Amino acid sequence: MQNIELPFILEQVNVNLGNRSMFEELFTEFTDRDRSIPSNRRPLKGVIIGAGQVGMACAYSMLIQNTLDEMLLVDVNQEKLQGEVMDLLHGVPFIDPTGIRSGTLADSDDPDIVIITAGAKQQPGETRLDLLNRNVQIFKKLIPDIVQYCPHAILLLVTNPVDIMTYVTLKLSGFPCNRVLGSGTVLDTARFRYLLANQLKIDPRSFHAYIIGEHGDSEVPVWSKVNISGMNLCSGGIEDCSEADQDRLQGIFDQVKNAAYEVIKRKGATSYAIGLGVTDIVKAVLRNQNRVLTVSSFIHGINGINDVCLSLPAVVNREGVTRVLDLSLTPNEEKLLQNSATVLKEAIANLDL
Ligand SMILES: NC(=O)c1ccc[n+]([C@@H]2O[C@H](COP(=O)([O-])OP(=O)(O)OC[C@H]3O[C@@H](n4cnc5c(N)ncnc54)[C@H](O)[C@@H]3O)[C@@H](O)[C@H]2O)c1
Ligand SMILES: C[C@H](O)C(=O)O
Repeated sequence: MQNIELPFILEQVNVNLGNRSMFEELFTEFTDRDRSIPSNRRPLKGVIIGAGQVGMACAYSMLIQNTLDEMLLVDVNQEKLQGEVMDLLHGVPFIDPTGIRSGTLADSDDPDIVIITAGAKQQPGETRLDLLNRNVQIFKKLIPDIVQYCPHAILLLVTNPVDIMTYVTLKLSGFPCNRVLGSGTVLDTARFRYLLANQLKIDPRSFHAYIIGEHGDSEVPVWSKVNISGMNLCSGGIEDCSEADQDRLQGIFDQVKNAAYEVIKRKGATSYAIGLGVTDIVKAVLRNQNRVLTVSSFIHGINGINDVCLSLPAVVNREGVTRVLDLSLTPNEEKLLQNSATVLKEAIANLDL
């Protein structure tokens, strides 16, 4: 490991510069030993691009869940980046150690995963799709650098509109489809489970419930597959329920769909929940978990949908996305999913890639 942050630390503990080389040696020995990486495996390395609200929530969540051995943070705003990394480093004594550095992509040293959170975020009232042109311009410069410096990495997109940024990254990088995925509706699925669980007084982890399609206004709740211990909430979709229940369920979905608008109106950004969701995805990849997650990935030939990235339940492991599950949707759910794909494809058609 290169101790890029060592000068900061030396300054802060007021070490006599005359002792620097001895200190450097001890520091390297301490961090390598203390991280206790077994000699038969290489360290798990991740890069987070964008040290804003989302990037830092991802970094913090991954740190406290001991997800990576080495974390590099990259941002165009150098001053903020250094401040954020210093703040994280001061917390290292409280956790299982992770090597934390700030730098550029050129410092990335063949990472396993690159998490992209860089770019514009919604202002109150803006949709995710409104960010598209601003973020595509950023990606046209950023993705070639990622390809150059991180040629073997899995790319995890978080920047919005995440499905289209996943598609844009796939096209600009030329990476195989399995290695480019977006956080997609992982967050919406969590919001859905949380709200259902809250109504029914059951732990959200005991729910099978999915939001699919666009991470955005055209997303689709799969009511026909919501179940607890195999017991369906409504086997034929929401239309199957009594009118009173339909209203209640529609109300829950409206809260899911509008959740980001409500949070952004109050605090300017969403961050903690996506930080936890990204950590779940990173762990699924690096620990080869074969988790089924509603990540966004390239869809071709499922439910009549072709050449677009959107979310369906998919198997996530060390290779990235290895299988997309073909849900048997009700005709209405399939129509809504196809509409979501059309919304995304129309936005893609206007891009000059
Ligand atoms: N997919 C999801 O579920 C989800 C959830 C929340 C937010 N988001 C999205 O994540 C993105 C970031 O949101 P935020 O709240 O962190 O915004 P932010 O403004 O706090 O941070 C963005 C950071 O990106 C940096 N940046 C810009 N261009 C860069 C470049 N070329 N290289 C490196 N860094 C660069 C900026 O300096 C800034 O620090 C937004 O697009 C937002 O909509 C997605
Ligand atoms: C803004 C972001 O996409 C969210 O859903 O929280």
